[in-house]
Amino acid sequence: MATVSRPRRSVLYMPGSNTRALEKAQGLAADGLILDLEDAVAPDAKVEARANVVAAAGSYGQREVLIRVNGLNTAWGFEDIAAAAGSAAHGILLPKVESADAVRMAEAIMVNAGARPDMAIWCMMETPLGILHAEEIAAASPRLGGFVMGTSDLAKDLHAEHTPMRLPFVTSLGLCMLAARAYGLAMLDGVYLNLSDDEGFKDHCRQGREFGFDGKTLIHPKTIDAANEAFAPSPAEVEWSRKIIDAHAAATAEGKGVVVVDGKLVENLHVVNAKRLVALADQIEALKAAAG
Ligand SMILES: CC(C)(COP(=O)(O)OP(=O)(O)OC[C@H]1O[C@@H](n2cnc3c(N)ncnc32)[C@H](O)[C@@H]1OP(=O)(O)O)[C@@H](O)C(=O)NCCC(=O)NCCSC(=O)C[C@H](O)C(=O)O
Ligand SMILES: [Mg+2]
Repeated sequence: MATVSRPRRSVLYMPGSNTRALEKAQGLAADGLILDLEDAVAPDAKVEARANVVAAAGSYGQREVLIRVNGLNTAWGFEDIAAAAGSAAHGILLPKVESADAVRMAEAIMVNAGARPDMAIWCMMETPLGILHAEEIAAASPRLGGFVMGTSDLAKDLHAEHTPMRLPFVTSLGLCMLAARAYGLAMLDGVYLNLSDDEGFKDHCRQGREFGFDGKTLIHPKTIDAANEAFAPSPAEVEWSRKIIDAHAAATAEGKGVVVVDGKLVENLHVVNAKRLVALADQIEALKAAAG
């Protein structure tokens, strides 16, 4: 499994053709970056963008770096994958994935181009067929790192509307979430397109966290802090988690399987989740320390 446990609260897209954005991202507090060769790059700029992102991929310190390539049904897909495979990126993000075969084809190109064994494959989940095949895609390769929801393309194909509660997307998000978690993959929510609606963005982040997403994909640096806050365990959650871990350990030492803490029943399953949250909080602190 290529998925490494790490914070992925905020993952910022930037067009590979925008050298100012590629440079600016070196100083941004996003947990991850998607250097885009696909939809954000005009056809005439694709080849230059490919060179830009390969050159830039190793310059982002602790941040996780993915290169989003063009599809294999385009003039650029094959060369994008081969070039990204030789870069310092942590992974390659495939657009509009609809089958396990699509993943395996990309993997064969990566391997042939000399990709490191730990280079991950991530999949954009953004077409009806892709969503229906979420499980076979999740299981397609040990290199699978995670799913990124492409809610803009999905809205187009479903003829759906973006609404505050996102009811038109619940089935698609849920199917992908089930497949991702069943196969131990990371899960990133789609972008919020209205850059002038800060409250709407925060609501989407809150809802994304309730769904179980690890974080949100972003299109502008101004949204990084809100995403980082929304997808991090709050101080109260960390405090509660540490409390029940200690209480359960003490109960276990006395031969008990359950314990009541502040009136709430605590079993091992709660401790497993509490340990995940504490580990995430520790990783976030470590990232902050590394950033200085
Ligand atoms: C949306 C933008 C085009 C706005 O750009 P701009 O007008 O330059 O914004 P600002 O003037 O407010 O920028 C302020 C500074 O921040 C830098 N900046 C802006 N955006 C980024 C970014 N994404 N990454 C890094 N840095 C960024 C500017 O350079 C300014 O810096 P400075 O010079 O120091 O002042 C732009 O934000 C943008 O292009 N965003 C990304 C769009 C994108 O990548 N879209 C594709 C991904 S979304 C998608 O495909 C969805 C999915 O597939 C689906 O189907 O759902
Ligand atoms: Mg898309």
